[in-house]
Amino acid sequence: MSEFLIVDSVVKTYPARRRTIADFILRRRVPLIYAVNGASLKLDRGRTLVLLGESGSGKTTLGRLIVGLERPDSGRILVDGEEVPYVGNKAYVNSKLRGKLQMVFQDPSSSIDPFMSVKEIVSEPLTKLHLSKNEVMKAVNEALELVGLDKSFLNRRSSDLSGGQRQRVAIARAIITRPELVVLDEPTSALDASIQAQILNLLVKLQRELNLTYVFITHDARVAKFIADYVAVMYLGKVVEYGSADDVFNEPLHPYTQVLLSSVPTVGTRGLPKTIIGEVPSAISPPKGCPFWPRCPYATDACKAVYPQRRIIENREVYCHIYNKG
Ligand SMILES: Nc1ncnc2c1ncn2[C@@H]1O[C@H](COP(=O)(O)OP(=O)(O)OP(=O)(O)O)[C@@H](O)[C@H]1O
Repeated sequence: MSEFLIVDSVVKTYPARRRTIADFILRRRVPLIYAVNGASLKLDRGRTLVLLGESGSGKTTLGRLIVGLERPDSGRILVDGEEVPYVGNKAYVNSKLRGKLQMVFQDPSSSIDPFMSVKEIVSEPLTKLHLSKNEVMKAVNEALELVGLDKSFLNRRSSDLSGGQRQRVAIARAIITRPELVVLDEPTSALDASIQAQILNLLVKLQRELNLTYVFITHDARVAKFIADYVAVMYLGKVVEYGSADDVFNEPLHPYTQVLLSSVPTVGTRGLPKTIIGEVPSAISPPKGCPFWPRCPYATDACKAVYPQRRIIENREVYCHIYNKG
């Protein structure tokens, strides 16, 4: 695989709570949430990587790190050979990657001001680029056309649009800078099934026309199956399995992937456990060893003691002691 996107051993923590005066006086450390805990991935240009996992597995945090909306505590993220700058850093302004990385969120109404017109929303990423009015209008019209909205939408307010139209506007805003990589965070999960399919098809069309690379975040294995070239299954901040969508869906190797995908039709379910026992452990003090062991039917003493090393099995990366035997 060539390496347009490289995520290398990335860790991102957040304080689990605000530091109190008592913490300060007692010199007590605030516990940390390990949102992303040592994730590594690679992706070709023009392909779609799905980050798949339950709520709280670190998908959104990893997506935000990839576009520079968050800064990793350690590890590196490279796009096209350049280290992704944090958007709050001065270096961002002069970076080759400025405008080349965009993110689309699940619920456009939370990321879009309902009182702004479509024209204002879509042109927003161009505001600091010193373009003429004509150039901005040309770019807005092109972006709207690409997402299937005509000029009659230009002056409509986002609050007057349907969910599907609002998501098209959010996508137009993301592509107006002609990005190379777009992180799509559950872009269809707030939509009805028929609209969901339209937006997924639109994303596929745009990827082809604009040679976009996608990191697509979802907890929905069916959506993942539709859109993915590659799948990274995340659990408690870690990538537990990573491979081509065909491989991962046809023969999931990690016990967690097996359970996660066992509800999806056509997935091989030979001898697989059908349900996951218990709850996702806390990301504040993740269990020692493999984070999945408290819920894994195959857990052994080794799983409780040490995090499994990466094993490559027929082009697939998997982190599970089952495959470390022998
Ligand atoms: N800004 C933040 N401050 C504190 N904790 C955070 C912050 N952002 C994420 N977290 C925590 O990090 C962990 C991973 O969250 P994240 O949103 O990345 O997971 P996710 O897989 O995208 O889940 P969801 O689908 O629910 O958004 C969770 O425990 C979450 O509570």
